[in-house]
Amino acid sequence: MAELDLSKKVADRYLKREVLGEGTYGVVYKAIDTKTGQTVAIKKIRLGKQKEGVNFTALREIKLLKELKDPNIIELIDAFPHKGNLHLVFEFMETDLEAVIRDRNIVLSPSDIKSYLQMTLKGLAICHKKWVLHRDMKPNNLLIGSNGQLKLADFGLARVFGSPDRRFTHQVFARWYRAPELLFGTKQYGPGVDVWAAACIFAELLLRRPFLQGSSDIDQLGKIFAAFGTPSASQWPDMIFLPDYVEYQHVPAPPLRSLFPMANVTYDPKARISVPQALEHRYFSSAPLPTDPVKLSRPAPKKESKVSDVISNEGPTVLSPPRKSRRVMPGRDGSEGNSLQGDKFDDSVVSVRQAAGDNMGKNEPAPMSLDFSLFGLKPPNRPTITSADRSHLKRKLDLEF
Ligand SMILES: Nc1ncnc2c1ncn2[C@@H]1O[C@H](COP(=O)(O)OP(=O)(O)OP(=O)(O)O)[C@@H](O)[C@H]1O
Repeated sequence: MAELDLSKKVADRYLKREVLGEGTYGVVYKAIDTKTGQTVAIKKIRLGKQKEGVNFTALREIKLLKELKDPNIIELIDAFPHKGNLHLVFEFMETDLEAVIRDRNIVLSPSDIKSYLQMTLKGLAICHKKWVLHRDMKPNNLLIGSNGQLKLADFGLARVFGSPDRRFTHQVFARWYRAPELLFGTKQYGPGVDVWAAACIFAELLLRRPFLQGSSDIDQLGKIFAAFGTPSASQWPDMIFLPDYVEYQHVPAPPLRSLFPMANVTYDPKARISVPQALEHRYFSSAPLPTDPVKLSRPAPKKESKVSDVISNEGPTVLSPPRKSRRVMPGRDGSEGNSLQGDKFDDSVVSVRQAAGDNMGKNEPAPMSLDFSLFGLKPPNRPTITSADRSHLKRKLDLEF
């Protein structure tokens, strides 16, 4: 493969090394930044076959991501088009949270879990403050550096390059972290989708396995409702108006405290705790305090294990074709190929409140004071970038091409 040629320089600056893996948007490889001597990870995003190519808005948003500098957000060092691909250059990270969770040699103490959750929320807080949603939070997108710092990766890529196509097999695990409003097809959604995912990751840190392993979107909702009870109209008034809403058989809320003694869950996206509120919770300020990141154990080599070995086939049965009033029976097997498949985002959420000791310190539901609805809008088609545009864009956007 020409791409692996060790002597190959990209954009006169980066010396390519080995391929690290392939994700939703393309291949990621290790490289050396000859300008700084730093090891970097370059994500090569395929654009050649896309009709739209890189559009101006995408580049503008990349510039925004470049400005998101924070200890808990992976640094986007550079971005440039090269041979029909867009290259995003990130700081190189040693491992990720998925590898930590799967490594049976690592003991995760309550303090360690608190530390990982705190770093995740801190990263999210900065992004939400800048009006950027992640939309694809999962343990393997939470990268960990040599100093133990956890950093959010792939932030905003879903918005820039479109939502990942869930039909690809390597994407199925993302479903496990999706908020119910997304699964019900909401068109408008807010930072609550990332809060939901963070709560699932919190549960996964405690359980050492993914908490809600749905095998389809319908099944995912069935698993959520089986865990927290089917939401009533009073708990989540807007639910029945969501585009892909289907009626689920009523399941009473089990005593969640038997599963997570420190957790409290409510159904209503508008009532879901915000990231800053979660960070203020006394869970983080009470003993045992979060572990200092440098003291966190890390897996020795780069991860090999993936969550594919733990996927569950249990799921609900769809008893009638996918329709608005379809009834789904959680707890039985079956159910693939329905209208909830694909990648639709909506705006309701189950309110997951991780609480320590009581029902989440600041207990009153916090209505969203910001209008995040713009995040749900798909950008219209725009002119694409050709090589002739590059110098103009460089001036306009201050990106290094
Ligand atoms: N900054 C980085 N430093 C080191 N390795 C990285 C970095 N970014 C990505 N990788 C590695 O490259 C591989 C592909 O990553 P990528 O983020 O494209 O996809 P993914 O997270 O595996 O899947 P998905 O696209 O579904 O999120 C993974 O093995 C990932 O750990």
